[in-house]
Amino acid sequence: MIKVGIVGGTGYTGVELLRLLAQHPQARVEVITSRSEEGVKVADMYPNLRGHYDGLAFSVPDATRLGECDVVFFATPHGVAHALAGELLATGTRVIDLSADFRLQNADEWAKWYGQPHGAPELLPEAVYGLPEVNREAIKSARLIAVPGCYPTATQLGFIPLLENGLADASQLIADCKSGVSGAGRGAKVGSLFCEAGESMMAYSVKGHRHLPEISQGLRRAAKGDVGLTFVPHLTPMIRGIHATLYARVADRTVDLQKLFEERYANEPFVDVMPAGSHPETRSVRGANVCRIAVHRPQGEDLVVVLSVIDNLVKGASGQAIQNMNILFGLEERMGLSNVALLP
Ligand SMILES: NC(=O)C1=CN([C@@H]2O[C@H](COP(=O)(O)OP(=O)(O)OC[C@H]3O[C@@H](n4cnc5c(N)ncnc54)[C@H](OP(=O)(O)O)[C@@H]3O)[C@@H](O)[C@H]2O)C=CC1
Ligand SMILES: CC(=O)N[C@@H](CCC(=O)OP(=O)(O)O)C(=O)O
Repeated sequence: MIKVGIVGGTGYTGVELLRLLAQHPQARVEVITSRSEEGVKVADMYPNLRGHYDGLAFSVPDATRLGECDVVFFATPHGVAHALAGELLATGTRVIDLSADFRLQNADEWAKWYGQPHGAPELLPEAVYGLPEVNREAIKSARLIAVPGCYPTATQLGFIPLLENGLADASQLIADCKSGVSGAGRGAKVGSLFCEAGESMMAYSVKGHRHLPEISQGLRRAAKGDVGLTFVPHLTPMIRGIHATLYARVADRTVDLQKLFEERYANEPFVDVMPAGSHPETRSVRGANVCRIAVHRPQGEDLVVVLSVIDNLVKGASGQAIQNMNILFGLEERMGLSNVALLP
């Protein structure tokens, strides 16, 4: 049994880790932290978990207790893993960070986008970007894994087959992305109130969102060169889900794009290339650790449109984190994870 610790157990990604790990045959949550709910039993706060975590209560983050775990997930705002990861790694505990703390390889770039100095630049060289579809081998031997963000997961998986094969004009990529409100976390914010976000839709951070450097970093790697990306996120009136509509110029009209995508993801358990002409819906991935993709070429155009959907809390965060844990501990990658969504 893998002994698991979770820092930030009361937030949306923390409770999603608990929900998914409740079904995991090889992992047991031993420590779950919250500064605000110390002493409260998990099942008293989350009745959906009754019968799974009897006796487990929230405790304040404590490096000694966390250091007794085999792996610690950080489901916390940025900056928290910076402060604790080094100490845990020194005790032999592996760290899987759902926040953005170790996603960017350049500490100065991180500081620019996150508005504070990077708290652990000495750990960056060993941090592995936890997108299994591109980094599976490195994940196997990692000590510190940076789980990709939600927009970056949907966007990279959609663009990668075009860029890896040098088919798209990498200087003109557009990612038009929509997110459910749970992407903003559980903390009370006026913009997340039902009266504000419940029946309305808006673009935000058009001038530059902190996921832009993360996505660009991943796409540069796929393209083996510079990329020019326009990324516009939107807040939409749904609870879960990311819908990415991706645009790329592909001059070669002879290439069979459907075949290209199917072959790229043929061995990927959590990427589903849908039949030609499909329009994936966010509800087809709700609660599931899967990215569903469809590729389109509008008639007579150089333009290719890729549609990519995930559940931000599952393939966009906690499910992907568990997928990383499975790879890291040599378990079957699908263990405890499902690609079956909750409909309606
Ligand atoms: N929501 C999403 O769709 C996604 C989120 N992420 C990332 O995952 C991380 C968690 O997101 P989410 O679950 O939405 O966030 P929430 O705001 O819902 O939860 C944050 C959690 O962190 C704890 N926490 C806050 N500050 C500290 C601190 N200084 N030290 C220790 N614990 C702290 C909180 O508990 P308490 O205050 O009780 O200690 C709470 O449990 C973030 O970095 C986010 O960017 C990544 C992908 C998708
Ligand atoms: C709808 C919404 O607000 N989404 C968040 C992104 C989701 C997220 O948590 O991203 P990180 O993991 O990189 O922090 C945002 O735009 O900031």
